[in-house]
Amino acid sequence: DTLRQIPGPFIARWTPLWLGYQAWMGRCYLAIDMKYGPVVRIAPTHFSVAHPDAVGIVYGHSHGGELTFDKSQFYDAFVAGTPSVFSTTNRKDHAYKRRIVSQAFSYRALEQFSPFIQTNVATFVSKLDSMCEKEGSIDLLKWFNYLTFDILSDLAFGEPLGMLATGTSVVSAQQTDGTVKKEDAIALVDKREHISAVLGISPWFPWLARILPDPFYSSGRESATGLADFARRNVWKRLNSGAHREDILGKLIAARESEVDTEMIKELVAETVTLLSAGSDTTASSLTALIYFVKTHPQIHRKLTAELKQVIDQEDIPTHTQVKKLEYLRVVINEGLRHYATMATGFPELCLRGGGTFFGQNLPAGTEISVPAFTIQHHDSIWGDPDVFRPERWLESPEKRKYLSRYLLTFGKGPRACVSAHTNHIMIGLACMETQLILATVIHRYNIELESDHLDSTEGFVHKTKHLLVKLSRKF
Ligand code: HEM
Repeated sequence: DTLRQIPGPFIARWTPLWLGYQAWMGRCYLAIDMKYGPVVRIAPTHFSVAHPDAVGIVYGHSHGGELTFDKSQFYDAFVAGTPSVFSTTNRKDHAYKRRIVSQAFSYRALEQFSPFIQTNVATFVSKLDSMCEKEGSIDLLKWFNYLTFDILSDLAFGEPLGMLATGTSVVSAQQTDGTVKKEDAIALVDKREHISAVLGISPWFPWLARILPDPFYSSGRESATGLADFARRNVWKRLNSGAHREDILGKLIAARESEVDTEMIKELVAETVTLLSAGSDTTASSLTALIYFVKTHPQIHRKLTAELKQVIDQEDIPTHTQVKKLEYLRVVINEGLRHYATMATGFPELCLRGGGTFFGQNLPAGTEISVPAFTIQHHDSIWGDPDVFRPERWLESPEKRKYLSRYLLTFGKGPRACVSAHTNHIMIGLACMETQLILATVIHRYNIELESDHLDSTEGFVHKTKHLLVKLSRKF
């Protein structure tokens, strides 16, 4: 074993169970820290490399160097029927799917989505307005989730799931036999993501899961099926209506240039499940963390409020055009995403071809490598004062900002980076658009009183906040 000298938890050398247990407990990113040094063996053939230089090598665009990486079989656990742009591990298949999905995320497409987003934000605001000054606290995470799920379903299925309107994540869906089934859509996404993040760790975990009586596994499997069924029903409903709408689903259908057949339905279901899970709780958790950071730093809060006041009239809900160029808002978001790390864990990549030398180690082909995002985003040598929430670090100079952006892994890097955010200048894309608009709206409109002095979070695949209890009142 040429890799024997690499440090790490003793048991992880022999079995993937150590890593599986950490994932199950929702704390992978905390367990894979710098305790053992930058290169850690976290499973028999999986290494975590917390070194700034590893980012470009593992997630870069280079396909011709000595070492080539591609997404590992970890992502098979995220496949819903057929692989999506996110879960496919085949490079050619990814290029095809990415070309199609990218058409739904072009700059022009985003402008067309803007009215849908704005309408959902208006519903969100009217709900929060009605809760202001009332007894009891409001869980902002819950309402951010309702909003981001409604936006995503509006864009991916043709209509919002109606969580904002009903004030619940339990949605009704018509079955093929005409009966109506009630499902908690947020819980489905949550469970599916968590179980996938555990099962993906080893090819034999799914087999083990089938024989284990633990309800975590069985309910996780049910969630995966439930979510795919849910997406299928919505895609069918949309196709049967024959309506054309300038939304994500409309663009995915148009980009295929073929007749509707079973293969196409399967692909549409896979993509819409991906988009619903990739785009909703990620954005909601990021927003929750951002509100928390801004509110716990009064000076930053004041500065941001002053910037927003310059472009938004007192009672108004801002438009994205008004807020998209606000410099301080941008760097507050950059810094919040860095500090919180919505994707905190490392995305596993597989070392392809004949392997090669990597950080002094001879890696055989088939070795999995990941670069832990949270650790990189808190690496002393890059950030200097990583534990301080300091948006100003992004304003020191354009060169510094470019340098820091290289190590902001919140949206991934390279060919598999998020479709909804430009990675070097992160304020372009659907996720950025939503985050800018919603953060600006809430900070501008409400007095927010935090009910807790800390932010609870856990990790599925995404690093999620658990809740954010606040008291709200209108400023104007
Ligand atoms: C703040 C919100 C978001 C964060 C932090 C985030 C983060 C990420 C990250 C880190 C990846 C790479 C994951 C990996 O390599 O395993 C990714 C991929 C992806 N994200 Fe996002 N995302 C966000 C919002 C969205 C939204 C709004 C959408 C679309 C509706 C979206 C769609 C996707 C897709 C389709 C991929 C797969 C891309 C590919 O493999 O080519 N994400 N996202």
